Amino acid sequence: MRKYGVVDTTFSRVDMGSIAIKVIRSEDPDAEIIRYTVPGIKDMPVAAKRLLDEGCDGVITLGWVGKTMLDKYSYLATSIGLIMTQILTSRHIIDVTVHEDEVDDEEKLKELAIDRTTKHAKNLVRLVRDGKNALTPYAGKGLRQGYENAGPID
Ligand SMILES: Cc1nc2c(=O)[nH]c(=O)nc-2n(C[C@H](O)[C@H](O)[C@H](O)CO)c1C
Repeated sequence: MRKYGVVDTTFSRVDMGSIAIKVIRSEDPDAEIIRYTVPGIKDMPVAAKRLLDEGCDGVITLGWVGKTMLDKYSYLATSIGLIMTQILTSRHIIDVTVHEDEVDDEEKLKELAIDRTTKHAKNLVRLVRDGKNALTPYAGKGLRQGYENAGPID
């Protein structure tokens, strides 16, 4: 049976973990989902690794990056950790990140977080359940997560 990992943080200002679980459950109803909540983004690589070690086929991480330079450096470190974990485990970790300064308006930030989480949770299911060509029909289509799609250049 397929197993998905969901890693989220208490730092985040939107409960993206619950959204991701709802989407994965509706896309792949028979799958098992394991949630692991950590304090902040720098704690996510080891959480993702532990879920993969426990048998998850893929993981989605849901990070929230604050507005300061220190927050941004923390994300850079996190991103490197997540990429290293993917290479070491040969498993996908879909790194969903909301940067608090992407938009000024809090309602819009929440909408962005929901949209990005939803679209990437679907991407994770496609990659894990359907394999490496599942996204090929969408290649070059200028898809965006958190925003309107940019669309292809004809
Ligand atoms: C500076 C900083 N910024 C963020 C952030 O923008 N987002 C986030 O989720 N967590 C941040 N943290 C906390 C660290 O990721 C981590 O939780 C602590 O250093 C404890 O290991 C820190 C320390």
